[in-house]
Amino acid sequence: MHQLSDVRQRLAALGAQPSHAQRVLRLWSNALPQDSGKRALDDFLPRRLREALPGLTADLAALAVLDSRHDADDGSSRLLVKLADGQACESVLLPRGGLCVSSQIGCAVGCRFCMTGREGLIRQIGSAEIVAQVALGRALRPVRKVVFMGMGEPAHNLANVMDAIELLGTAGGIGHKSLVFSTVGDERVFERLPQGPVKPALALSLHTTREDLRAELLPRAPRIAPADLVEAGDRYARATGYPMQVQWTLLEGVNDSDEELAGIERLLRGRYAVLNMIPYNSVPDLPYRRPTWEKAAAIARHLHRRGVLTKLRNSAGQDVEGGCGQLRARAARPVRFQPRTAAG
Ligand SMILES: C[S@@+](CC[C@H](N)C(=O)[O-])C[C@H]1O[C@@H](n2cnc3c(N)ncnc32)[C@H](O)[C@@H]1O
Ligand code: SF4
Repeated sequence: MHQLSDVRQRLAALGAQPSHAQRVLRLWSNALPQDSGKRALDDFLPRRLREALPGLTADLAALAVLDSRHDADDGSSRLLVKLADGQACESVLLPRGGLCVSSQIGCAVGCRFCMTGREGLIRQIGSAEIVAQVALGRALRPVRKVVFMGMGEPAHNLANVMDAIELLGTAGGIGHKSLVFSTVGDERVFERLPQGPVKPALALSLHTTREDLRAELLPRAPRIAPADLVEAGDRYARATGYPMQVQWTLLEGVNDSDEELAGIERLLRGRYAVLNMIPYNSVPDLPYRRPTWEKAAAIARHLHRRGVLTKLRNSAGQDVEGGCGQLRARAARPVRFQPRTAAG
């Protein structure tokens, strides 16, 4: 039952009308106890469904189970989540009501600096398993924002991710721009995202403005020129009314050169975009280093002065067991630079 379609089929087999099904899905995805909706359930659900509900709820709760939890000083909390077949993925509860979820076990893109990319793709995470990560997070803390920045490339599991996003943006009660689809960029994403009833915000993992370097760092990402990626992201951002987030994992001596800064200015100035600079979090046995905080701050200040709205993510709390520091980076509090001249 790891897809939402399985859950819906089971509800339909129990005689649930679409509105009943939506009600049950709302209780589940909001992690509301069954009795919090008791009156509504009693009033509206057919008896057969009411009787089956405890069993169904138990099955939904078993989709994603908390295996371990590691709290960090910055208020984030990394959750190791066990799925029903024994596979494990990560979710991170972020400060201020955010939750970072995984879309795949492993990832086929193989970015050179990413822990997840090292193991290749193991399996897709089902749409119900994605919503179950949110329900699990909500059982621990309120969640108002969901970012797809955990394990996996959402573009490679597009149907499941969009199914989950559409449920979270409706029954799940999460604002559309608080659902953040993070991707290395893929034509299918730019086609699919504008079509749905729930349009998530877009985070584009760019990392470099140089086509050759991007092919080296993100070996199995689609070969789309950085300028074309930014153009497509900008179009989507203007259509939705919320800015594109451009993700830049800052690697010392790799993508922090003057040439790159000039490239960023050329690509992003005047765009409806925010540049998120995230100093690299170390992964065991990889040769990369993060620049000093002073250097990263100087880069962000420079770009800001040149009209590129830049946020430097403070990556405190990257001391995570298992080397999954990249997830911690999402917990970071953005450091803003003055004057705040928004690009565009
Ligand atoms: C883990 S990916 C998942 C979403 C999607 N696959 C993507 O790349 O956008 C989320 C973000 O984490 C970043 N990231 C991966 N490894 C990192 C590391 N070692 N340090 C800092 N950020 C990292 C990626 O570059 C990406 O922007
Ligand atoms: S950064 Fe994203 S796309 Fe790249 S390997 Fe990691 S999860 Fe996959």
